[in-house]
Amino acid sequence: MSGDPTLLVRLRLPRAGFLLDVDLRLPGSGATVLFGPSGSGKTSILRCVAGLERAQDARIVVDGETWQDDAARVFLPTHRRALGYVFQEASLFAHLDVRGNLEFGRKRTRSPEAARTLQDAIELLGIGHLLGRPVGQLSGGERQRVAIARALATRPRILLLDEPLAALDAARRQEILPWLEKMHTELKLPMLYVTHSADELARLADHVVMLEQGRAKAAGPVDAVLSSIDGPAAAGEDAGALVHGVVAERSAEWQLIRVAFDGGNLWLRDSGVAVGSEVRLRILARDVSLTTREPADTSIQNHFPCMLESVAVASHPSQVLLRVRCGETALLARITRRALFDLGLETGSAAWVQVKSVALLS
Ligand SMILES: Nc1ncnc2c1ncn2[C@@H]1O[C@H](COP(=O)(O)OP(=O)(O)OP(=O)(O)O)[C@@H](O)[C@H]1O
Repeated sequence: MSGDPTLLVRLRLPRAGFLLDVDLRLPGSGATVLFGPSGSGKTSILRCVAGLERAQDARIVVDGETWQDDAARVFLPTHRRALGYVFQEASLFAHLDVRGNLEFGRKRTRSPEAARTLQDAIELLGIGHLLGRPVGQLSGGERQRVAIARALATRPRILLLDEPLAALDAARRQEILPWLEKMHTELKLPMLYVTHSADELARLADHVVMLEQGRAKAAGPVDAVLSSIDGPAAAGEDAGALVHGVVAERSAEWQLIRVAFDGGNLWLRDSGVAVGSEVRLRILARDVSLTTREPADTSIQNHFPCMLESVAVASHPSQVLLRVRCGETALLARITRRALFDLGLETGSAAWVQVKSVALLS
């Protein structure tokens, strides 16, 4: 597990159909995504961290401060926990304008830096032009940005976000995601982010906890969890790896950009990202194939050498899921069991991967 282990969440809580039972040591900065199907206990964990629900046998430590420790009979009420909570639907005060809503949040803290913090939050979320607007005249995405700024203005030690994009349509979601990414890049603040969207997971997470029926089925840095072939992320159509790279070159002639990563280069459609930008790419297992020799005369131009690291049976027995290593980067490939047999590949074999499609996430 990476990062400072300054966020501890241990709790047990009986739910309708199961016992929520987790013991998480999470990094003290960056975004930890709680990911899992509906009803797996994600919101319940946030509510316990916030002190809105009282778990048993719990120990919750945030930024070195104990918020709950049942063994020591410590339980801080919600108002004494320095947290920002952002819900699915922004709960703004309808009788106040945007400025009034932001000031309301700020009144909870009397610190001398509070005005600066509020100004920083306004700039970070890009809502300076909305300050005099009645909240009834905001779009869904703008409402959420105001709600997040209001949470940040209280100078929290942790930000809890419960499916903050789920109530928005696809276009609004795409509009607000870059603001969340910016916040994530610029703030040291730890965030617990609940979602069941694979796209939000891939774009925002540093760390991930995969929940199922109240248990953490996998937890760790997002790259490692997504490229594991036997974890819960490997099941299903959208199994795939995350690749971190840098835009190294732009070809005006072909309208392509070259992303260099530790293990090779990928040419992608030019979406206007500046040369030098750090980007995240998502490569689905179903878009990766293998060859034993360097491919030639193929329309799939993204190919590079790799080493076969491990093999698992995929959800259908005709198929296998392979984890291959290209430099420091792990990719997943899903091919038929027969293809694996015909190619004569086994763990440790050198091969070539061909990548048919890549999604640029940021
Ligand atoms: N107060 C409660 N008492 C008992 N069970 C509850 C209570 N609140 C929720 N539950 C149940 O606990 C389970 C977990 O709910 P929770 O809201 O934490 O899941 P979730 O993963 O956040 O789901 P979703 O993605 O749908 O929001 C669900 O089965 C839910 O019906």
